[in-house]
Amino acid sequence: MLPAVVKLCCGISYPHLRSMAGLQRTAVAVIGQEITHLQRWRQLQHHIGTHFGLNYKEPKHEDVKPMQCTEEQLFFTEQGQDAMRKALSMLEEKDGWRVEIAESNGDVICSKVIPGARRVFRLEAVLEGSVEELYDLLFVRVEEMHLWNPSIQQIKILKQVGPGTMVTHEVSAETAGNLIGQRDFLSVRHSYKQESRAYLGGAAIQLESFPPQPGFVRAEDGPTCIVIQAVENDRGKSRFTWLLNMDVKGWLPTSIVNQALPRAQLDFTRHLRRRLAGNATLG
Ligand SMILES: CC(C)CCC[C@@H](C)[C@H]1CC[C@H]2[C@@H]3CC=C4C[C@@H](O)CC[C@]4(C)[C@H]3CC[C@]12C
Repeated sequence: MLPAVVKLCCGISYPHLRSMAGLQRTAVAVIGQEITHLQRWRQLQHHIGTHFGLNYKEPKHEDVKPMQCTEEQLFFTEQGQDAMRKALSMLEEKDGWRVEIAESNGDVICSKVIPGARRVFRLEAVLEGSVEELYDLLFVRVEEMHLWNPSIQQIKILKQVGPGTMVTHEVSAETAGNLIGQRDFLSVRHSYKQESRAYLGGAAIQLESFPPQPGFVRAEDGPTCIVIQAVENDRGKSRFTWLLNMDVKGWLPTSIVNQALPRAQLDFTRHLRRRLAGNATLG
């Protein structure tokens, strides 16, 4: 219905648009982008709904991007959404996963080679935390992650692009067990939260204003995503699914990288569990 109305309006206004100039023209272009954007949102929501068996509810108005958007905001939001869409479709692929690690506590990591790309890792775990709590720890308070996760040296939000999207710079820690060494990442992170689930997507981006730092190897994370779903009869617990898709860069044998990545996922989950239990400082 909406597209039909828009087309009709475009038809009626075409002669006027042709005679427009300057700011008026820019305004019309922005409205056009906004409409395309709304359509993308719908597609993404449909996608999430179909493939994760969601009872998808129309987002509240503030969940949809506000009308006054700069081109930069649109750019980052679209990159974030795109990453999330790509990562979700990787997670959906049913075939070709091989079990890498199955822990006695039920955590499982599977991996799969994405045609024409690298091996990606999918961790599945049940955590003792609500969707809200996990969203808060992993997205809202992402800058505090180094306080409970020794694999991370620092995370900085460089740009907050609306409530659900941000540009971040991450530096991994130089820890003894880390065969890969320290890396830094520049990413766009995008989230979408409903009452009983949350999606955190992300991908590496390049910004002239933030080139790789001397002395650091810049790795590329993503398209990646984390899906957090409330456990049916126990809202205090969540199903945690994390697709790790990382190009660590540098000169390293693939076999070393493919051992280190699932290990990094297990470490991350261990620290997250400890944080949820409230004793992050006990070492
Ligand atoms: C093996 C070496 C190279 C890297 C080890 C550290 C890895 C596991 C760290 C470094 C940066 C980290 C990411 C930094 C930021 C976020 C955004 C947040 O919303 C979800 C977690 C997520 C996605 C982290 C996942 C773990 C991560 C990828």
